[in-house]
Amino acid sequence: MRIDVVTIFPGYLAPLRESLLGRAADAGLIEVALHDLRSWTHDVHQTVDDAPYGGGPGMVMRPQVWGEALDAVIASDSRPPRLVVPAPAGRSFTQATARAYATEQRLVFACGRYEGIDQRVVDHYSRQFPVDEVSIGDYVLVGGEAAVLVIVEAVARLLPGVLGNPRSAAEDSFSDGLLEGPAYTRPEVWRGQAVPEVLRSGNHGAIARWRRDRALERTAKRRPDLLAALPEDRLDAADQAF
Ligand SMILES: NC(=S)c1ccno1
Repeated sequence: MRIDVVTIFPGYLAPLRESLLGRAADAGLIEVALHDLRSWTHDVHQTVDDAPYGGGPGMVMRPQVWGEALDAVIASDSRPPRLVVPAPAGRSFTQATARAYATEQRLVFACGRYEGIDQRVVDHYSRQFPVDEVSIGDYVLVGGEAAVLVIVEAVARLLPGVLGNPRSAAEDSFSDGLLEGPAYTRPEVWRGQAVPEVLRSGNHGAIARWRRDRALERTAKRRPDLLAALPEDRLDAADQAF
């Protein structure tokens, strides 16, 4: 997968070259290219924003600069892109979105700042490629860069070969529509708290049932919306207690 990020703060995306993502890049599983939006300005001040039509606080990012930048970046690789624009007004980015993005050949991220990017940029490219305005949560950040770090990590970890144990991605929270239950490791007793006996029993059927019950219990308490959204056929008879 090829990932392009257009931003006025390329340094903010440096963590993409660290740790798991760095190793994935070194292994050729992902290819990350960062692009400084200001490279496509033509004035001495490298202006990327202007006052909003209709008045109001803040500034809006100029369509001319974004158009030149995205034209150049998209043309720099032959793989068809999905353009992703992180924004508070976007559709929710979920594990399902991450799974869908993990099937893409190329993601191009446009990091807005200030009050966002002139809407005509999204409208223009939507006529050529899939364009998603996505939000990682119901809060406002200073720009899209932090959201790109979150989205790229959630997507890249799903790519074959990126995680050491592929079962991790298959069994973590949201993979089956539920939150993950509690996890334990040695020692058996820590500060007077013992690991649940069933986990030390070696009875794999009982362990699976216990884990399922704890996941259902946690989901019912913390995210009843997820439980309500589960298709009927995803809950078996033993699950009906939740
Ligand atoms: N909630 C998101 S993705 C965002 C982007 C910029 N500000 O908030």
